[in-house]
Amino acid sequence: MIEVHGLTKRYGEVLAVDDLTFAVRPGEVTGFLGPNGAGKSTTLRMILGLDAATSGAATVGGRPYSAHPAPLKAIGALLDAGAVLPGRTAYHHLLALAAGNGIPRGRVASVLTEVGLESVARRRTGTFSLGMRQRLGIAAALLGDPPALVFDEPLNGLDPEGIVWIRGLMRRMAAEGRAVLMSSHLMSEMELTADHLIVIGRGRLIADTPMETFIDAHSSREVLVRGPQVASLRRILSPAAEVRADRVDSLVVTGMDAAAIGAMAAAAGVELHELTPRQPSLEQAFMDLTRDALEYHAGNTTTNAANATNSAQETSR
Ligand SMILES: Nc1ncnc2c1ncn2[C@@H]1O[C@H](COP(=O)(O)OP(=O)(O)OP(=O)(O)O)[C@@H](O)[C@H]1O
Repeated sequence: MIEVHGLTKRYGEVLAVDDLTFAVRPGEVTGFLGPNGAGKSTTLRMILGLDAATSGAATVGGRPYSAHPAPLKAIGALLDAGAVLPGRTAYHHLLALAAGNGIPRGRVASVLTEVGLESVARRRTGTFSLGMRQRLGIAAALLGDPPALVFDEPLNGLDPEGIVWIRGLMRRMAAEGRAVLMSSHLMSEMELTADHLIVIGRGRLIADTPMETFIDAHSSREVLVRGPQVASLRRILSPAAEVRADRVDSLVVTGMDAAAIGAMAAAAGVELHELTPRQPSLEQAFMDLTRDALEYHAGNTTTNAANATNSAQETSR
């Protein structure tokens, strides 16, 4: 179990993480979501002892990360796949990690096979593609066979086959009883992979709920309406529902069900070619919920300027 209590991180003027409390339970994949700059990476870094909290605490299996004698056996993590020595081979990179954590060397070959890198194990990591580095980072996370796993944007650089593979891996890790925490901006993939969601915005907790509950609670029901008389349809439906253009011959209607839309169109003699209730998606629910918390909001020049300054400070550190 990964637990976070009142976790707070301040970088000068920037309150990156603001009094966060949540738990990542074993046996589930927990998705960690939030707009750019919401504080996800900072939170993960504090869980992994890479950044000190300004206040509050994060524990893994009841202890802070630094109190584990062999941390890789307590929690595996993929944060920055680029953080490997380019001159080392994949095999030696993992061997060094294993040695430092009292992990038998036989595990190195097992995890290399698990992530599909066995054929390039003796190549220097500097020659690896982004996807290969991502797989190596995952191999390192699995090395200590830990009961908790943390992945920050694990899908970066992976091809479609790699993305499907990650989904299967996360599901399997959770099914084995591990606590899995994963951040990603790919909502469709998150929807397929995670059981539970933790959503943050501007460093604060916005939601901590099962996936289905989240989607149901935060998305509006939409109906796709298609026909040759779009303008007439819009005129009929607009007073009663929210209507927006979709394709040239279709509209998306919110606030009215398909039966009511069909009845109104029929009463007005307007021909319909399609009337499809849309499944609410995680993407839609996430956008609706976090609209106010978006740090990099298109058109919000004040916020963008403020963040540009923050980013400049970040890079100059
Ligand atoms: N080392 C640092 N120094 C100063 N500010 C920082 C530092 N690291 C993060 N921040 C700021 O803290 C806030 C949270 O950043 P963080 O990287 O945790 O967000 P995130 O949710 O991971 O974003 P993204 O989705 O873009 O990766 C941002 O405003 C960021 O600029």
